[in-house]
Amino acid sequence: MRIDVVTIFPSYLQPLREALLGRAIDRGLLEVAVHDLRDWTHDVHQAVDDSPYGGGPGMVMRPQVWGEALDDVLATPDLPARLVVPTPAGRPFTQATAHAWAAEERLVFACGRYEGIDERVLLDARARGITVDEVSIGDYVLVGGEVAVLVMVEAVARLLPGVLGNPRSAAEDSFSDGLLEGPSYTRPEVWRELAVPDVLRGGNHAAIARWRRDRALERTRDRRPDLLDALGPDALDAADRAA
Ligand SMILES: N#Cc1c(-c2ccc3ccn(Cc4ccc(CN5CCOCC5)cc4)c3c2)n[nH]c1N
Repeated sequence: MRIDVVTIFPSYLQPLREALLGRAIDRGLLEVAVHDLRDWTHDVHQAVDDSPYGGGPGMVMRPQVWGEALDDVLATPDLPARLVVPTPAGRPFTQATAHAWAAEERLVFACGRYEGIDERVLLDARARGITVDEVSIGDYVLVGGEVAVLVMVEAVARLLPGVLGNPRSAAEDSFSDGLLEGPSYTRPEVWRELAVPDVLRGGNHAAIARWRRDRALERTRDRRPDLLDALGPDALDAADRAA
């Protein structure tokens, strides 16, 4: 997969080159290119924003600069791209989104700042046949799109074959069965007088699976009842309902 990110703060995306994702890049599983939006300005001040028509707080990012940048970055007809625009007004980015995007050959992320990007940039891209996804990573307000891109790239990249050391990890993700995952434990067996639950040390795999499912149901009921509601009527068996 090829990922391009256009931003006025390229250094914000440096974490993508660290640790697991950095190793995936080094191993050629992922290609990441970060572009400085200001490279497409032509004025001495390298202006990327201007006042909003109709008034209102803050500034809006200029269409001319974004238009030229995306013309160049998206100019790869042999590699169809999906343009992703993080925004507080976007559709929710979920694990299902991450799985769908993990099948894409190329993702181009446009990181806005200020109050966002002039709407005509997205209209123009769609008019040219480019798939444009306006997405939000959560119901809180950030200062720009860069942090959201870090979140989304990590969520997508970890699903790519070979990126995670243990492929079962992605298959057994939280949300993969619609539930939150339960608690995890490692050595020592007792720590600050707190013991690992006996069932996990007993070696009875069926009992361990049941215990983990029960803890996942308990945690999901407590923290994310909306996920339970979203599960179909057949998702929970009698043992689940008894848990
Ligand atoms: N993904 C994601 C995000 C973002 C996100 C993503 C991209 C950009 C680009 C600029 N910003 C700042 C910004 C703040 C507030 C507003 C709304 N304004 C409307 C008029 O009244 C003032 C407020 C718009 C833009 C961004 C924020 N925030 N939260 C998420 N989950």
